[in-house]
Amino acid sequence: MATILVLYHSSHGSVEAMANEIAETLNAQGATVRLRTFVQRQPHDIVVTKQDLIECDGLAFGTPTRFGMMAAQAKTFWETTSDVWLKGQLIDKPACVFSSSSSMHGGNEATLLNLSLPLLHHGMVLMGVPYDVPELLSTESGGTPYGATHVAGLDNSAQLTETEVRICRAVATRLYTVAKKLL
Ligand SMILES: Cc1cc2nc3c(=O)[nH]c(=O)nc-3n(C[C@H](O)[C@H](O)[C@H](O)COP(=O)(O)O)c2cc1C
Repeated sequence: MATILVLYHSSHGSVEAMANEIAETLNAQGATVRLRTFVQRQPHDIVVTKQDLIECDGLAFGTPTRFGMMAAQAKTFWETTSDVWLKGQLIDKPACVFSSSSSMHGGNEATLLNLSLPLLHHGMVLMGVPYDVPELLSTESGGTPYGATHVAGLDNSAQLTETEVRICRAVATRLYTVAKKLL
């Protein structure tokens, strides 16, 4: 059994909905899941510690798209992890990234690449979404080869589509499969 850290920030609930889909898929497959946020926004939030990173066997990391980049709350946390980086404690752990944006072409792919950068610096094994996930070709909203995305609309009212949910489930399944192989 592998421990997967699902680590996210969400202000309006879209990234949280994606994190919950990923966590539920992992739970259903028998993973030990740690669902963590960067800051305490809601009573049920559990704020991440560096120990969560060190102890996980795989990471799913998501934030909203903020001007084509990760949310500041996440960047602030990653900037506290240089001791973990110096010790190489995340090297060879598999990881994937996910994001939500207001608009379809508003920079969510750029954000996924931005989310990937600290993970690559830490030596993690970055995983995208392969094209054997058929929804990648049929989606009319979120879903990219760099990771799962959701298009929330200007008022954040759009729920995850069935296609977006399936892509979240596919990345969670792939992450857990690879994490177990790398144990
Ligand atoms: C400061 C700020 C910057 C944003 N930048 C973008 C952007 O570049 N492109 C975009 O499509 N949406 C942008 N948004 C909208 C969020 O990405 C969008 O509302 C997202 O779905 C929120 O996710 P959440 O519900 O998990 O908070 C921005 C929102 C804020 C507050």
